[in-house]
Amino acid sequence: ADKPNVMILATGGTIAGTGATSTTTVGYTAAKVGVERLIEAVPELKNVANVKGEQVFQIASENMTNDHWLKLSKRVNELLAQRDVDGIVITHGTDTLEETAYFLNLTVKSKKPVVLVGAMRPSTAISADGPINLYNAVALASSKDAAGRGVLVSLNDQINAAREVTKTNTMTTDTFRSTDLGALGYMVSGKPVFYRGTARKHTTDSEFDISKLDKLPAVNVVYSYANATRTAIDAFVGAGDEGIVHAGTGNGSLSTPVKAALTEARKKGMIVVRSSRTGTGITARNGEANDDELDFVAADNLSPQKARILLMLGLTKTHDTKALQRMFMMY
Ligand SMILES: NC(=O)C[C@H](N)C(=O)O
Repeated sequence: ADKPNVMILATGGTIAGTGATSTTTVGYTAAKVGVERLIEAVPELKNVANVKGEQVFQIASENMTNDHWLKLSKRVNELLAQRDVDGIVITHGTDTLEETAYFLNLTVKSKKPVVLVGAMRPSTAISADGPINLYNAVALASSKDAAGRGVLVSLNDQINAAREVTKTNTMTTDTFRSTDLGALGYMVSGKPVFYRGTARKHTTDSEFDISKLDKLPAVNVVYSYANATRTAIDAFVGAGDEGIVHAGTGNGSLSTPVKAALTEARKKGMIVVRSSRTGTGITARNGEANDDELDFVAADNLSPQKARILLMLGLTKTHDTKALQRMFMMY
């Protein structure tokens, strides 16, 4: 009775996946097993918390949408406002887990722990990573040490910050890494050990409020490479998108046709964010392009997929590029 109350919100993914045999680790079906079965598979959970499960969605995370995020964030806020909920664990597919984590990092209005967890092997596999990951996530969400640190991601005995973590490997269980800045800490026999915190604003310090929104602004990502044409950019402009994130080469450099297309897009009112496809480092303002002149926004060290989330939330408040740039230096 004196244990913390942790809600497990299940959304699907490989952690809830099943394969044809115990050695099937690719080519399995995601999002098959319900939250009650996930909890039953780890009886040790009751040693650390009073857990309750809720099946919010049952999808593979490549099918996650803005609508799912709005619904999930509202539910998390509703639950964390209750006195009898001390922390939340969200089971999630790994493919877009970092995006959901960052969206929640900016829209959850509570200091109580929120931990996202997934697995790389389906629940039916030999040495499935789901059960130990779920145990660690519940232990982390039960810990007072995890409070006020923003949304956390825990797999493979590590704790990472939502803003900083990314999936780095298509197959292996050590796939989640904060490649630029490193992990926040480790889980050791069910206890978190923290070494640092994220310096950027999140949760209760965030200015974004989605409680009254049922839709987010249309923002897409366009990827650059040698010989890239402007066709995709023009298509997004034609579709009426409010913003675009350019996953640029190097330090967000713009090829001649891409620069021309983005310049025209901006003149038509679209907000342009320059980011990098490299995966680490800062896309510096006024570096590879003159953002002041072009009226573009630089993504700082956010990945293109996370820059998209911040731009969508930013556009719910302003279309002023200076204000948006300030947000990219803050969150
Ligand atoms: N490992 C996984 O969870 C991958 C799966 N495609 C998902 O994201 O739902």
